[in-house]
Amino acid sequence: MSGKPVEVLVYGLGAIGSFYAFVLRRTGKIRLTVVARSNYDAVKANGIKITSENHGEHHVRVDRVVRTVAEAGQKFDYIVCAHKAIDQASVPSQIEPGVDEKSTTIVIIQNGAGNEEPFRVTFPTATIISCVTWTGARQPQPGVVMHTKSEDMQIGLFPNKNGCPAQEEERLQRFASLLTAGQTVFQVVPDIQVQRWEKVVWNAAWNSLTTLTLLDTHAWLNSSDNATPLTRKLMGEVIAVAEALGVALDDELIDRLITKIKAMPPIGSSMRTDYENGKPMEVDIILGYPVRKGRELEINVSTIETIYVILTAINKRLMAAST
Ligand SMILES: NC(=O)C1=CN([C@@H]2O[C@H](COP(=O)(O)OP(=O)(O)OC[C@H]3O[C@@H](n4cnc5c(N)ncnc54)[C@H](OP(=O)(O)O)[C@@H]3O)[C@@H](O)[C@H]2O)C=CC1
Ligand SMILES: CC(C)(CO)C(=O)C(=O)O
Repeated sequence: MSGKPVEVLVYGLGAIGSFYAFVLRRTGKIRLTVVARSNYDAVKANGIKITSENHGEHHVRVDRVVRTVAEAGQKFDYIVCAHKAIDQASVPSQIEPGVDEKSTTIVIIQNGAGNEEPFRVTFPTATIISCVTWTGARQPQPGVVMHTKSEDMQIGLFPNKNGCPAQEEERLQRFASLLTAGQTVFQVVPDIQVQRWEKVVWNAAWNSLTTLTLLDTHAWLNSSDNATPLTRKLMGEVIAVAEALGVALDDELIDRLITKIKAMPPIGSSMRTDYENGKPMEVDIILGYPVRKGRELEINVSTIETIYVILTAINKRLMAAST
């Protein structure tokens, strides 16, 4: 390693956190600390094993495995948050011991909308990079990650109105240079909210419908003549909310996403997998945020509201059973 290593903390070391830990680690330019929970023992003993259809088999050496950010006892250049967005408001205080607002960049790699807001409230002046990933990965055993061929990510700033744009851009480009050196597929985009909301339209439809029906996407679409119109209506409501918030989406996205899913092999979704594993699902960040914004803006969100309320009840049952 030449020069001072970039200090990187990965918070939320599941499938996606481990995949991007692998990407960043293989640059040879970082010192990697991870906060692990259920996979702490496995990762502490063996690091991370990753089998990727694109990158082959790798053993990722982790410099430090900790249970909490406070235990690390240091500040970081980048804190990559790839935890499930279940209780997003509780996380900024968890990472706070590792944040120096003048120098730490917070990187969020999650599905959902509004993910950045709790971080901005706690860290009004920190640089925040928001990422939308289409990478497909799972962690079948603690510390063992399987990555499919799906690999793509869009990254961009969640701008700090009071910050220095040149400094924020420099931090974004520095992170991008690590992703390039780590040989992953990604693009830097000018307004990440467009990609974030496009993905929310996708997730609000496929994650909800595959979870509620326990069908895959194609079986759902073929289930009756009403399935495609309902899917389109649901997507249309999320798009209307995004448009009212000033995010540049339009209804042609519906055709694009329907065409995209039909060209893919049938899939379930991370929400359905969480449901099947009895784990809390990302209902609020994927559906609750658009529903709340829709109500505030007096937009008809009756379809997503119905689905949101039902999934919230199912989530409550899962959470009660898992505590
Ligand atoms: N997997 C995929 O293919 C894709 C996932 N995504 C998104 O990426 C994000 C991460 O998903 P994924 O990696 O699949 O999820 P996983 O369930 O594989 O991993 C989540 C990890 O975060 C940890 N975690 C959860 N909540 C907290 C918390 N509050 N504090 C600290 N750690 C926490 C979990 O620990 P523990 O095990 O102890 O619960 C687990 O290690 C999600 O937003 C998801 O929607 C997006 C595209 C594809
Ligand atoms: C992996 C992918 C892209 C599939 O829709 C996803 O985002 C999810 O399941 O949550």
